[in-house]
Amino acid sequence: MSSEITVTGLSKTFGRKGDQVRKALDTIDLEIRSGEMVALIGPSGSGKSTLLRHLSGLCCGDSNSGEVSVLGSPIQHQGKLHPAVRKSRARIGYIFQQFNLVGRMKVLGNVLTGLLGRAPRWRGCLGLFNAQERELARRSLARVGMEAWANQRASLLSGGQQQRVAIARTLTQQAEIILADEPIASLDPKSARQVMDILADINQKDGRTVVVTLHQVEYAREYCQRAIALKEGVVVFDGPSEELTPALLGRIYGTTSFDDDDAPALTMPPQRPAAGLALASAG
Ligand SMILES: Nc1ncnc2c1ncn2[C@@H]1O[C@H](COP(=O)(O)OP(=O)(O)OP(=O)(O)O)[C@@H](O)[C@H]1O
Repeated sequence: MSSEITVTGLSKTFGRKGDQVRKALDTIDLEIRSGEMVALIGPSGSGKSTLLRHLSGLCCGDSNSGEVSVLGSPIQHQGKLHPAVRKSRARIGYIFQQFNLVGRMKVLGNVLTGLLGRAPRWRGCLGLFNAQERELARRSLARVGMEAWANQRASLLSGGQQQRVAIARTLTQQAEIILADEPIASLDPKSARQVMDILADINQKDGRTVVVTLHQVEYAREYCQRAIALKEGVVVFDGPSEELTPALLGRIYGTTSFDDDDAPALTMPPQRPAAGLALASAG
C-alpha cells in the first residue's frame, strides 16, 4: 500500500512569547497508507483536532518545523502552506463535529457544495450545477440513506441526519481521503453507530482512507484497524487498535474509568508520558 499521508517533524505552538505558550503538537512523524481506517485518540487537549487540521492545511505548523504531504502533494512545509493547497483540499473530505451545513439551504444544495473545489468558481457561486452533478449528489444522499430529505432545509434534520448529509457532501466531492473530526461526539449512540457504519463502508467498499478522531475508545477498537494516540501533542501509541489494553489506555488517559459511552472519565490531570510508554512499548 502506498503512503497517502506523510507527516514529518510537525510541531505547533499556540500563544506568543510572553503570553501562555502551549505546544499542541510536538515533532509528529506519521505515515498513513492508502485504504487504512485510522482512529486518532487521546485525552481532551492532546492535539487530535489540531493534527487533523494540519493534514488538510486548515492550520500551519511552526515556522521551520516539519512538513505534511497528502496524496503525493505537499500541503505545508516549514510553517508555510503550499501554493497549490487549494487543489489538494479538493481531494480531501473534511467532516466536522458540528456538521457545518448551511441550515437555510436545502439538503441537496448542501451536498452540491462538495463540488465547489472542483467546479469553476463562478459556476459554484451561482449554484449552476448540471444534471450529472445533481445526479451524483442524489446518489450520495441515497448511499447514506438520506435521499428522501433532498428537498428539505438542512436545519430541520437531527444531528445524526446532518452528519450523514455531511458525509454525502464528501462523497459528492469525490474525496479521496476523509478526515473526520469528532464526527460522533454530539450524537446519540444509535446515530453514532450509523455514522461509523457509513464511514467504515466507504473505507471498505470504496477503498477510501479514513482518519477519524474519537473520544470513545470502543468505537476505535471496533471500526479502525489502527489507532494513533496522542498525549500532550506527542504520539504515545501507534499500532493495531486491538492492542489498546485497559492498562495502556490507563496510561494514555490517566484514568481507568470509562463512562457509559466508553469515553474516558478523566479523574487525573494529564501527565507527561512515561518514557516507557513511547511507541515501542505499546504491545
Ligand atoms: N486556536 C487555538 N488557539 C490556542 N490554543 C489552541 C487553539 N487550538 C487548540 N489549542 C490548544 O491546543 C491543544 C490541543 O487542542 P486540540 O483541540 O487539538 O485537542 P483535542 O485532542 O482535539 O481535544 P478535544 O478532544 O477536547 O477536542 C489544547 O491545549 C488547546 O487548548
